[in-house]
Amino acid sequence: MRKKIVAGNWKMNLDYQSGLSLFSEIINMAKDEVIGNQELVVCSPFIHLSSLGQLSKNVANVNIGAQNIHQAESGAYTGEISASQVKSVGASHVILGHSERRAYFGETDALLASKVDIALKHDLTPIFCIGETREERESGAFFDVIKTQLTDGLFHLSKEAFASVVLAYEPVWAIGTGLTASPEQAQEVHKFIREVLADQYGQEIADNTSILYGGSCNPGNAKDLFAQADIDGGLIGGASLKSRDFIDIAKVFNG
Ligand SMILES: O=C[C@H](O)COP(=O)(O)O
Repeated sequence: MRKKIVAGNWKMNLDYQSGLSLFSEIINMAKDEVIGNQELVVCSPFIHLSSLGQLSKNVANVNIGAQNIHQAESGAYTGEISASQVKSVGASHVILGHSERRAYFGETDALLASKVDIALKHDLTPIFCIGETREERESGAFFDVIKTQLTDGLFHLSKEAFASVVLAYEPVWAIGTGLTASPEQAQEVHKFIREVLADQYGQEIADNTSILYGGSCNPGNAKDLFAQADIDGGLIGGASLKSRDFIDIAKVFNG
């Protein structure tokens, strides 16, 4: 049975105190209301991570993650943060390959492949994002785009290493736009991703890989999206900034 995961991506939002308040609300609500086996992951800006690590120490179903790491072990990379640094304050996950990193920071599949390697080396679970732009959807090229992102970013990994990766399908045209992929559109791509994984690593790995959906997911549409056979949770942007919404999305998996 693959893991159900609801991950929040706070992006570049919230000052230090607001982040701590939001996270405290999330863990209190999670303790009372999240009663299934689903895992919550909050991916905050770096400034919050250490404190969130302390707050979540004894909370079984809430983990924390970074939104980026550098690909090198350490060294003269002014302004960057390493995998071992985020690991040392309690992060268990890191988002890699988000379309905003690809588009605004020029992150290529080759660079992302090296970030995946350093994350896994330091026992951080990559939440690896893939997804097509509006033009790629409209031209019908999206299956090829997604297959290339998987191949070039991840398929250098051994089967054993790949088993630690979580995927997130995020159609770029649905991110922060209020335009959600329909459950059927999302399911079509998630099923395709699982088929590509089965070809590369075999059916068992394909069946055990959690594939999250991201893109304007909210409490109103999460239920229908997560009811799809190949959708194992969500990577939530805007709605993860409101504790009530984030928890309500997570509660879809309460059963
Ligand atoms: O990482 C999260 C995604 O970019 C989705 O963001 P959104 O829920 O605000 O559309």
